[in-house]
Amino acid sequence: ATDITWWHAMSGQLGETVNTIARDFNASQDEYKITPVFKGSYVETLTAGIAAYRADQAPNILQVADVGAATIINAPGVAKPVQDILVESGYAFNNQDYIAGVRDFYADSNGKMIGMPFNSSTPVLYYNKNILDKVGVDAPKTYEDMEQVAKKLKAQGYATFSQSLTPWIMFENFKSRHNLPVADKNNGFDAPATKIMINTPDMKMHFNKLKDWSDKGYYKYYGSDWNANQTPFEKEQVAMWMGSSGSFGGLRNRVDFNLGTTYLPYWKSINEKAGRTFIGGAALFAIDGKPKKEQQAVAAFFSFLTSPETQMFWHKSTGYVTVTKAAYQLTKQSGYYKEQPDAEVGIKQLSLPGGEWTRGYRLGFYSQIQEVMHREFDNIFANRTSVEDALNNIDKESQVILNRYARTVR
Ligand SMILES: O=P(O)(O)OC[C@H](O)CO
Repeated sequence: ATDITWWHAMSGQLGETVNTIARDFNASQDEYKITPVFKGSYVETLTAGIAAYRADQAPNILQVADVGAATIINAPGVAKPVQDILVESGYAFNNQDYIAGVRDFYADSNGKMIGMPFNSSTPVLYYNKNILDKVGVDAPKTYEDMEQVAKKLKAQGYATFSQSLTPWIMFENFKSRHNLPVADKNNGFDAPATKIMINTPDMKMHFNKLKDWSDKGYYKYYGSDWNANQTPFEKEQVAMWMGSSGSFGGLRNRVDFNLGTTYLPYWKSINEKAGRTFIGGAALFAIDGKPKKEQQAVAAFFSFLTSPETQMFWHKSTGYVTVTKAAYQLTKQSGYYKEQPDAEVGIKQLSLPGGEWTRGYRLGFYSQIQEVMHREFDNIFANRTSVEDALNNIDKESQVILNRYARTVR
């Protein structure tokens, strides 16, 4: 058999599901064998992939998150476009088979799909039905509702909500939900962006509200670590948590309370017709320059991975959305959403009406910008910086980072 390797960042229950998919692929035929290798966080996996590429030891398939999409898509010759690898190996490919939000994010500026969307997620609002029922409130649809719900929860001694990955939820997807731009140059799709839209009236209002809610004990900011924000929800220390739809499978198995899931809140005062969020999670990139037989193995695996059956298995096990329309239909027909309507929330949110600014973003060195955001958000909630100064600092530092990136792609 021809051996290929797949470097990924899926830990815990997600990693186990990845291993099952690889085992099923290997058992389904005897020409190719794939070996998945866990390489750490998304950033660690990308860093390892870049180092290995430079040393001519790259894996055949590298998982790269939304944050790193610009880095790999704009690096000439590194990734072989997924649609080329499939077609050259004799598989049919039609990007219209993929759901819209998924199709756009990992495509080049002409719409050609470069990465194979794999674990596609979107941020949603999880809530503790027991606590909300006890207090007699519904899960909030808007941040205006959230403020009212927070008062009632606080009166009964409950903190309202926390969220993981603040830049993802409170900046990138906040912008998409309200159909506002993330960056200039058409969110970075037309040319390297020079400015992100962080120092704007909507961000100032939102972060001032979050700070006010934090001071009142409604909102809990637990820093930049993902789990530090998710765990208090699991331990019923906060009533709600904003996190990834891809966390649904794990959460459902772990919590002792009735778990509810609904759309990410929005400000009615900013956009009454809030729409779809961005696709998050990651895509799989086929590293170019490998022997033809290995490229064929990658194509065979991608074909297996995107089959409706494999997609449905991945979706039901994890909460990451199905990336193709056929897989979504198959899942509906299976009756899964009748049993578990909460499992459909992510894909339904991604299918809400879109607008000019809901296609995604393409920002180079964006993980460095997220680090600046984390530092400044920490400063806001630790009373070290005002919201205005923090957003101003992010604005200035991100411009330096974006300009440095622009020089690398000229
Ligand atoms: O936790 P995930 O895999 O849904 O990813 C969340 C973000 O998109 C990562 O950048």
